[in-house]
Amino acid sequence: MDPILQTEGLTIAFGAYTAVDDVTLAVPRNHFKSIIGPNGAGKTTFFNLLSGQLKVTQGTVKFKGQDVSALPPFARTRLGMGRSFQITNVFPKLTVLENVRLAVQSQAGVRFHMLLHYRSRRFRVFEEGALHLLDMVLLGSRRDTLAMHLAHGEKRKLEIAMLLALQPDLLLLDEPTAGISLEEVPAILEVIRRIKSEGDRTIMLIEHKMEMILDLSDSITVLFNGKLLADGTPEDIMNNEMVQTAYLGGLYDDAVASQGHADVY
Ligand SMILES: Nc1ncnc2c1ncn2[C@@H]1O[C@H](COP(=O)(O)OP(=O)(O)OP(=O)(O)O)[C@@H](O)[C@H]1O
Repeated sequence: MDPILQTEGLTIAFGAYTAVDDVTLAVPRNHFKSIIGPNGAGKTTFFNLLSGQLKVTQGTVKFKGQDVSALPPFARTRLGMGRSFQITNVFPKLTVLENVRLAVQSQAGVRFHMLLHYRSRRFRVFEEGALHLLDMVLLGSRRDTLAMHLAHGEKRKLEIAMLLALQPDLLLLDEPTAGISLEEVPAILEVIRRIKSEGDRTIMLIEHKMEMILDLSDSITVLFNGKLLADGTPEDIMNNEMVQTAYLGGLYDDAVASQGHADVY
């Protein structure tokens, strides 16, 4: 089967600095790929090139066989690419359920009927879809809580539910555990595990938590100084001498320790 995503010589330069440098990669459908690398390796910039937030300097991004390199982010979203921070319309004064229902409605093209009658059949269909998503992200018990009262990790789960409402075939998750408390990390891991176990979408994950990456990934790509240093199964990567020396060894630990990511592996 053709890969869902392919990059060919993907490159972006900011002035004289090349942040992503000639990255060629193919991601199969329904695959789970993690992107790792020290701070500043180019991981988020790579995602920005995939989702269209940044324009490529050179190279191409193909999604479902189509060259999307010149398409704006919304067009890539429409084709089935979902990126977490694209959710800008979390309404703080609406409940968790209302937020997700509106996202489900919006995906169905019912954008301007916020006041659908709650007894109508369409309303119930949207609400059932939203409840399913809330169960999936372990927020069922918080359905009636106002979004503004959620803890940080719960907000992250709400964002993931709203992203899933868009029914993306490719999900780009950029450090979903960043900034949340340690106690909330296992729940986020469980949510991602559940999404993966549905088996019907491709997931790309940027994370610093190695135990999470090893738990979830079918394959791991290592970026270093903007270049693709290695790409393979978790076992390949953990046993790769170049990765050990350049990244999992001293260099990486120093880099992350200075940024406060002490939990690398
Ligand atoms: N818009 C920009 N203009 C100039 N430089 C940029 C821009 N965006 C990113 N960079 C630089 O590109 C490099 C890669 O940054 P990026 O955020 O992609 O790294 P990262 O691997 O995601 O790091 P982290 O793990 O800390 O999130 C950094 O040196 C950053 O300063």
